Amino acid sequence: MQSVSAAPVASDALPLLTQVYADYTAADQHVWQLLFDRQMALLPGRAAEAFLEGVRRVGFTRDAIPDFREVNPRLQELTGWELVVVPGIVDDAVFFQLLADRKFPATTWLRTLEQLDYLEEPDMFHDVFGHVPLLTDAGFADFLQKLGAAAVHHGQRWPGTLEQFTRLYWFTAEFGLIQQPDGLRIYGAGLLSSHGEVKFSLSEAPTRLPFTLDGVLDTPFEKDKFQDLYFVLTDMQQLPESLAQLQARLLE
Ligand SMILES: C[C@H](O)[C@H](O)[C@H]1CNc2nc(N)[nH]c(=O)c2N1
Ligand SMILES: N[C@@H](Cc1ccccc1)C(=O)O
Ligand SMILES: [Fe+2]
Repeated sequence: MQSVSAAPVASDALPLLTQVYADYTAADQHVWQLLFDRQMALLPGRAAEAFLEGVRRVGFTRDAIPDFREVNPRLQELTGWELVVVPGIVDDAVFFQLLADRKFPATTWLRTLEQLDYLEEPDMFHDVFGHVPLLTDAGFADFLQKLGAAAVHHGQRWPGTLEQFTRLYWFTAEFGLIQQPDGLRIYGAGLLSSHGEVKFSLSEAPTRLPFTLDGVLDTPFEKDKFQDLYFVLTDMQQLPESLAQLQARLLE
């Protein structure tokens, strides 16, 4: 089992870590297999086509926890992105700087059998299974890089603006839904890695609103429970458009 650290890591203290693949136990591999099987049985018809296509493109299987030494060359070739290992949540400024550099922070520890349905903080299943497939999509990968660069640019000058980028990230990359021609689908990684919240987000229980930049910027969020509100895109193009709109406003 790999180690866990709960406190946020600051920019000058980002440790150089690697995924020590040999440290994964048979129990870890079993948890991956269970998680992978459960999600892949649930997600067709519920996840966005771009995500399902990404799972195929990156080559994740039930057979083994992804080895970052294999994932990274593949991602690099497809969209220029790579995973970098972090111990846990990194602070927002560091997080956005990594995105700006086309580096996605990933933990290497895995949830236990008792936490299969939902976890309050990201683990490797979330970071890797949830995020990497869409990072193989050129349009989405580009959006995240630009979001990171814009957050760094504005956040350095006006730290108060960082929260706006955090909300845009949260309600899209983490908890976004999209109305495809054939139905309501999930593209947010925080949903895709959670069996419980996949079902909840598409059920009658939560509020779903059409995605607008103003709606997102006006909505605070909580990190450690199911969201009570989700924003629904009609087209992935709304992502770069909303980012451009936010940047234009901040320059006014
Ligand atoms: C930007 C936003 O606050 C978001 O929750 C960030 C914060 N720090 C993180 N740190 C890690 N390791 N992984 C993440 O997904 C995030 N998300
Ligand atoms: N709830 C997610 C993990 C997560 C927590 C907080 C933010 C984003 C993701 C899961 O179970 O996979
Ligand atoms: Fe995430």
